[in-house]
Amino acid sequence: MGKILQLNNINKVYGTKVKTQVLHDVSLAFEAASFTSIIGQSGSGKSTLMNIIGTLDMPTSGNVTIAGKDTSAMSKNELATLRNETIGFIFQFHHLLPEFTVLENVLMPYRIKHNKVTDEAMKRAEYLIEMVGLTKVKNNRSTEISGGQQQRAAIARSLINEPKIILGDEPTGNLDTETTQTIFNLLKDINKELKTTFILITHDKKVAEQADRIIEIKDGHVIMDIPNL
Ligand SMILES: Nc1ncnc2c1ncn2[C@@H]1O[C@H](COP(=O)(O)OP(=O)(O)OP(=O)(O)O)[C@@H](O)[C@H]1O
Repeated sequence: MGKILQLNNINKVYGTKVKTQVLHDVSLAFEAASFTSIIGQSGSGKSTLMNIIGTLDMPTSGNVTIAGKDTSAMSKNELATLRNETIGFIFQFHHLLPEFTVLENVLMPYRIKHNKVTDEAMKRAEYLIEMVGLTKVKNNRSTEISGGQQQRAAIARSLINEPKIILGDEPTGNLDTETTQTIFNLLKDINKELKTTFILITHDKKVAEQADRIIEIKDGHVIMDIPNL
């Protein structure tokens, strides 16, 4: 399989008067269908790196190539299109819409992208909901299910537009150990079944060790990058 994502000599500096360099010459390549964890202490630069990988933030220098396309010269609109078509995001806080049901929430990115919901999209939503084990509560409002179920709904939602890459910033951060494990197993199943590339930030070493590759960031430097055999 080829490289789905490449970071070349990424530097990130925040501030104009007082400058803080948060990332130092980070170069990383990710194979399609790989499963990677990124670990590091609070403030080490993980979220900054993830935002740059996801094109939500721009590096100060260096470039990001996604699915063979160099993103550095793209306009905001081009970036938004590439992002919508290629990347799914899972955050610690799921941002589900409270007035809508699980099914409606899962379908929302599709509806936004296509302005309609086809029978095929509906079938895919039902399939993803089944995959994350929420069929019984698919017509419940998102406020009427547990925290773990909400996070699973957010995972199904992140997959509705068939992204090649899923980026997770502490996707299990506010869940108990057992629910964390269930969700992690689910992500691994999705990785195997749908060949989705996963890059997950986690502060939990036990969780990180289940990935196929572990990258550690310290003070904005990659200090460890090992295959987890
Ligand atoms: N918008 C910003 N402006 C200035 N400094 C920032 C900004 N965002 C982050 N930083 C600084 O960059 C450094 C890295 O932050 P980042 O959020 O990437 O770390 P992190 O490893 O994700 O931390 P955590 O695990 O606590 O979320 C920190 O020192 C932070 O204060």
